[in-house]
Amino acid sequence: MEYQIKAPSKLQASIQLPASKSISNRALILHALSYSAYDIVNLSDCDDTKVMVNALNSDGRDFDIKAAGTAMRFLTAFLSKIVGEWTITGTERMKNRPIKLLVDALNSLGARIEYIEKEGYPPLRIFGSALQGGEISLSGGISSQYISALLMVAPLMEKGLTIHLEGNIISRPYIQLTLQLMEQFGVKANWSGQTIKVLPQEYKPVPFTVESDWSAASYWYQMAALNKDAEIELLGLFKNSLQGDSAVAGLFTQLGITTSYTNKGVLLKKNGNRCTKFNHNFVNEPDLAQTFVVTCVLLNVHFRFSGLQSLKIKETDRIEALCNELRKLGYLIHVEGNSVMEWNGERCEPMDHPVINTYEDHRMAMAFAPVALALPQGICIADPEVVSKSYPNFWNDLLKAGFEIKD
Ligand SMILES: O=C(O)C1=C[C@@H](OP(=O)(O)O)[C@@H](O)[C@H](O)C1
Ligand SMILES: C=C(OP(=O)(O)O)C(=O)O
Repeated sequence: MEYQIKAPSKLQASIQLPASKSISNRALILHALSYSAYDIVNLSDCDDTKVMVNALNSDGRDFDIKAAGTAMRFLTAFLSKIVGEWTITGTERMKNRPIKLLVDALNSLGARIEYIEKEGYPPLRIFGSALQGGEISLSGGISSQYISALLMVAPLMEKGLTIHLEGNIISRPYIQLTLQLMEQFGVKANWSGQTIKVLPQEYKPVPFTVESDWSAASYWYQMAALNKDAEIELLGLFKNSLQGDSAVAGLFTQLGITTSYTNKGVLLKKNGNRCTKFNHNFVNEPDLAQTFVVTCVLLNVHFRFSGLQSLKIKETDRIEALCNELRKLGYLIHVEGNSVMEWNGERCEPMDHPVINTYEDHRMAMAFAPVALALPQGICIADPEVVSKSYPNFWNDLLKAGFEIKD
């Protein structure tokens, strides 16, 4: 399937954003570990959360978490402390997203996890038992999800857990998010320098409400920046958010968008001020990178974005996907090593009727849909259903905002 998307001339909308999948998937693990009888309020209905709910409520032993990185990593740690024999698998892409560091760490803490197919990758066979815990060293530079997964089960290990993080720590706000949510469920940890320590403790059941998703908000910031005239209200966001991607509000001031906070969420307004060169290190907000790369080229804002090393092992190789699809629109992006993308206005001949491929990546579809605002003929997006990974209502929300969508 393909969607042909055309933009309205004036963008005026009030959007109920989806709930954060990062918070939802942590809350589900912490809810289970605290044997909570409370309902989680405003749980996401996205694919990545559904697979987690299904696994946690299942009577079976074999779980398919499809494309959900958080579910794969968090459940691997969770299942290794539940007595029984389990298998966990996912999509073909998931079978190529590395998990060795987490498996090695869990095995050294008393778990028994084996690879069913390829060494270092899902699917896994997990023999769950009590975990002794102790002290480990772990690279902080591949995926913070390994660290979050270990931390959430750490208080239930016999000796607790001390993690010495080695090297550069990527996606740090997601580790902070994990520790903050653990604290809401009654567990304290200590993070000092490169070391995080969690003593044996019990989780306490608490009522819990999930915030709206700041990563999803980024596409609405992008639309506001790309349209001449925009007034957008995004509901369910807070200024003091637990999510690192709330940095999007500050970052978009450089692209001419100001944010004001109301008691219901945020209002986006254009202020017309825009930088000419945008330099930023995305190591703390990797999920925002696609939004900014696409927005900047369309606004002719040159950029140098670093800290992108984790993009290669996400839903697709996002660096390659961005370069391929932007070339169709006439933009040539320069890639340096595996962590920098730079653009100083280099152009090529654009295709007459480009179709943007989405590579089974929700963020490719959502970051390219706003291109409709910049091209008179609109834009065509292939396999648009991918958005359900994190934002199932994305296309309905675009219709609500006045976009025309034809398949
Ligand atoms: O813990 C989380 O909820 C996430 C952590 C990040 O992954 P990495 O730590 O692999 O960068 C992020 O990209 C992902 O969308 C969600
Ligand atoms: C990278 C992402 O998800 P995950 O790693 O959890 O599959 C994402 O949502 O952008």
